Amino acid sequence: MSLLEIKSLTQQFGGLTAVSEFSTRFEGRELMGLIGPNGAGKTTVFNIVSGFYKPTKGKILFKGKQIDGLKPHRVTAMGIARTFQNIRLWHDMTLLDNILISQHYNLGYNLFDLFTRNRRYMENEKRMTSIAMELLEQLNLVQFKDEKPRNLPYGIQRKIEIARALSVKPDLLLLDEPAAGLNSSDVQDLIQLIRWIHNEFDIAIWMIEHQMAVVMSLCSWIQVIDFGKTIAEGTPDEIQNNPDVIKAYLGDDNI
Ligand SMILES: Nc1ncnc2c1ncn2[C@@H]1O[C@H](COP(=O)(O)OP(=O)(O)OP(=O)(O)O)[C@@H](O)[C@H]1O
Repeated sequence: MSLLEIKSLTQQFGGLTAVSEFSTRFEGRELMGLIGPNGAGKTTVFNIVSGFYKPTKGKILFKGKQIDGLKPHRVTAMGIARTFQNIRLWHDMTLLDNILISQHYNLGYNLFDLFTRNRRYMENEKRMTSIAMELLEQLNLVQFKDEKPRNLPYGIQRKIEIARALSVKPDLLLLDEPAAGLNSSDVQDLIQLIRWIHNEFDIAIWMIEHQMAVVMSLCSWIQVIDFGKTIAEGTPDEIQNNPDVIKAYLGDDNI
């Protein structure tokens, strides 16, 4: 059984077809890339997979179960976590609380648990704090645990967002433009971090990224979309030399 199977996904917004008949498959723990020019439909694909949009058409199977149309927290609970193009953190909470809160949400406490702080609640709290602290140690973030994200450099904020996504122990991690806004030394750190996460956590990673150096050095398979349609897929070498891809990025005049 494939980890993720997407069949003929289509998303329309009024008269605009943002994604058209998009299909892909993760057999296991691959690290794959989704690239394409601005407005090609990449984030829309991630928004559908993570439950933010219900597709107009198509089917998504995750570990054999249909997930298209499920609410985001249900998708997360099934094992898909994501980061966003524009970092989304709670800037008035500490780094540690940012990580704990996403686990809370995932646990689905009821009001009774919260008010009574019963044994179930206390045990979960302990377990979640230990998971969060272990992650912070693994990602070299412990020194910032009591800081608020707004006071930290952008590169660290990116890392916090990734740590938060990992804290729910996903089988598939979606990274939406993780290198956006990073300087070149942070980009090198990010490449190493993603490679390390892929090996250490043994998870599948699907990445949208405009910085070709990042995609080409990390991904074993890359899919390219333009105007919502897949125009190419293959290994980094195949993609770099594909005339349709070059045309989509540079236009006819530059070839
Ligand atoms: N909620 C929405 N309502 C209407 N149109 C939308 C919505 N979300 C995306 N679109 C449109 O769908 C198209 C694809 O957008 P999307 O954000 O998926 O592209 P992208 O490939 O991620 O682009 P970028 O690389 O610039 O982030 C665009 O024309 C965008 O304006």
